[in-house]
Parts: sequence; C-alpha cells; structure tokens
Amino acid sequence: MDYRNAVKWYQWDPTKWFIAMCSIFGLASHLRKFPDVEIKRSLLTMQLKKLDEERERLPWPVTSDDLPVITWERYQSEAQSQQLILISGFIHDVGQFMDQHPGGRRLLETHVGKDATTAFFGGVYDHSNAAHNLLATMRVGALHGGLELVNEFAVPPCLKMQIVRWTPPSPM
Ligand code: HEM
Repeated sequence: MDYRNAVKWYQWDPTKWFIAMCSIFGLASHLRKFPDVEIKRSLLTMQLKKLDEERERLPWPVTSDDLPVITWERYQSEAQSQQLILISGFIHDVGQFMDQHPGGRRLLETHVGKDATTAFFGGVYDHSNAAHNLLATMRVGALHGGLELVNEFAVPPCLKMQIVRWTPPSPM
C-alpha cells in the first residue's frame, strides 16, 4: 500500500509520518512507494492544469480560421473610414493603438490602407516579439490571397510552409 500522500517528506501528512516512524521501529513492514515517474507525471499534470487556467484568463488573438476573408478592394474601401493596416496577410484595426505606438502616430497613419509588412519587419523598424504579439491581438480580417497583387506563384506570408514529396517527371 502507498503511504505517501504528500510527495515530499516535509509536507503535512501526519499519517505518512506515523507510518514512517513505525517502519523505523520495526512496527510496519512491506511499505511500498509509488513509482517516481508516476509522481512526476501527476505533478506535471497539475502544473499544466494551472497553466491552462491562467491561459483562459488572458485574451488571445482570434485564430485565422475565425477571421473573415476580405478582398483587397474591400480593404481599401473599409480603410477610408477605419484605421486598418495590412501586415503579413492580416488586416489589423490600429485605431485604439495609434496614440500608444512608440514609433509615433504618424508612421501608422501613413500606412493605413497599405501593405506595411516590409516596414513592420525591418524595412523601417524591426519590431520585437512583444510587438508581434500585440499586433496579432489587432487582427480583424485575412486578406484574400494574402497580397495586393496575387500571381500564381506568390505564396502569401500567412500560409505555413508545407513539405511535399517531389516526384520527377517520367521520361517521354
Ligand atoms: C499596428 C502595427 C504596429 C504595432 C503593434 C507596433 C508596435 C510597436 C512597439 C511595441 C514598438 C516598441 C519597440 C518594440 O517592442 O519593438 C514599436 C516601435 C517602433 N515602431 Fe511600431 N508597431 C506597428 C507598426 C509600425 C509601422 C507600420 C512602422 C513603420 C512604418 C513602425 C515603426 C516603428 C518604429 C520606428 C519604432 C521605434 C520607435 C523608437 O524606438 O523610437 N511600427 N512599434
């Protein structure tokens, strides 16, 4: 039978201490310990549960599956009345952020209705990971095709790279 309820010897568990004392004085025998790996598994499960609970409390960006797909033309017309900026194939509403931008309101204003991907990724300033995370919280749509002009070979930045097996063409 397992006599460890608390996993560390110093944790409050009078029954465990009592049984351990009995064993020292020869009053209890054949005590079995739960395998360490099981204890570690349980500890990790509890830690993951706590992390999950904390994650639930935070606001997270809308995933690309839940965003409306918007054409370039519609993006242009919506950007007349809202402060929308395209970065990496996603349309962001930067209205609330304009006055908080460390790089200034002006830089954002000049990119409303445009593709600011290059500017955001180092063309003007290479933003930190925190800035990337902040940006993701402002997503309101995904641009159809990912780019202003889509040609048949263009890969929109929002698409994940896929590895495919290449089969050489069979000789004629
Ligand atoms: C909506 C999208 C954007 C977000 C969320 C954003 C966020 C930020 C943040 C958090 C910083 C502080 C430094 C850092 O953490 O990297 C920053 C700095 C900066 N950003 Fe942006 N940014 C955006 C768009 C842009 C665009 C489009 C440009 C350029 C055209 C730009 C230019 C700059 C510059 C120049 C700085 C440096 C300011 C300084 O250190 O004096 N940002 N931005």
